[in-house]
Amino acid sequence: MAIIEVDSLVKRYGDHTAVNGVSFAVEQGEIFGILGPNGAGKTTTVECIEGLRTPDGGSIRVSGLDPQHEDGELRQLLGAQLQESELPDKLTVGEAMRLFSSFYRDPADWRELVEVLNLADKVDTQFRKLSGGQKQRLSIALALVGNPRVAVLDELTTGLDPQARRDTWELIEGVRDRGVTILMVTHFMEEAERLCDRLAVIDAGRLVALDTPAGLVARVDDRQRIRFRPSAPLDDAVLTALPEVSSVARAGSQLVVTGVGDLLLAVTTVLARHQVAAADLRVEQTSLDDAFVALTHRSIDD
Ligand SMILES: Nc1ncnc2c1ncn2[C@@H]1O[C@H](COP(=O)(O)OP(=O)(O)OP(=O)(O)O)[C@@H](O)[C@H]1O
Repeated sequence: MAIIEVDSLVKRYGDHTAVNGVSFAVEQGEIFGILGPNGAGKTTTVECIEGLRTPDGGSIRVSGLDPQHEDGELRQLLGAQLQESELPDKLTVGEAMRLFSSFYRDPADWRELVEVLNLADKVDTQFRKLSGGQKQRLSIALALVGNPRVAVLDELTTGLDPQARRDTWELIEGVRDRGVTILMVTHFMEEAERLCDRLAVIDAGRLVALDTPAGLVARVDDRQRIRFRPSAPLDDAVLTALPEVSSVARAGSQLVVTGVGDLLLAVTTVLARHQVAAADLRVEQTSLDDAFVALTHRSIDD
């Protein structure tokens, strides 16, 4: 059953259309990711869902509620992660948790939450004295303190080191296991691949794909990449002449050949014919990164 339904959402800032007819439905209990390059309209989309922005077109329902007109009810079932700047420096972890619990009819036990989020020994610590990872965990705890049915997490692990990022992923899986539906915005392919049941890829305000991470990869699955160092100079044309090869690029002393079909056999056969050996040869699988580039025609970092 869908808990969030977004239908033909449009949002403009002046004459710039930031979200241009986006539709998707988030099923209850899933981790749903919104992935896209900078400025794609991800944050605008989730802010419309949270009732923080007024759409210019389309409709949104969260558990049947219209975020524009039923904001009070929506607050009770939707937990949103705060931006770091939104908490006063001198507020302690315990004070923040108590304050936020008081906003809800049926709050979670905040002491249990700080325990789960590994912040129990920081209850009396001021916000400004927390590390980046601790601040992030506090913002997740605050998003969950109202016992929400849906948690919206925007750029969950930006700025965290790899270990803290992995710990946060585990935590989010634990939250999902407690029955909370999670809508998250992310820039990180690894995060999207590891955490999300399904992904909406948004580019320039439009939905370009909606699938499981594996489903997205499968769309471009016929592309393969081979890397090697040729033992002797080799004219690219020898490789690009092969019907299996779609492109040849150079990365330092390496050749990177992308193509389809029986690419490895075709390339090694032509190398042998030219008496060129291929050192350090690697065949690379299509990744979510490749799928993203194929779908949006650009890299996530552009
Ligand atoms: N308050 C605003 N006023 C005017 N333009 C805005 C405003 N907020 C966002 N935009 C513009 O709308 C577009 C979409 O922005 P949005 O923040 O939704 O993208 P995003 O995909 O979340 O990007 P990022 O990954 O960089 O956060 C961008 O071109 C942005 O510059």
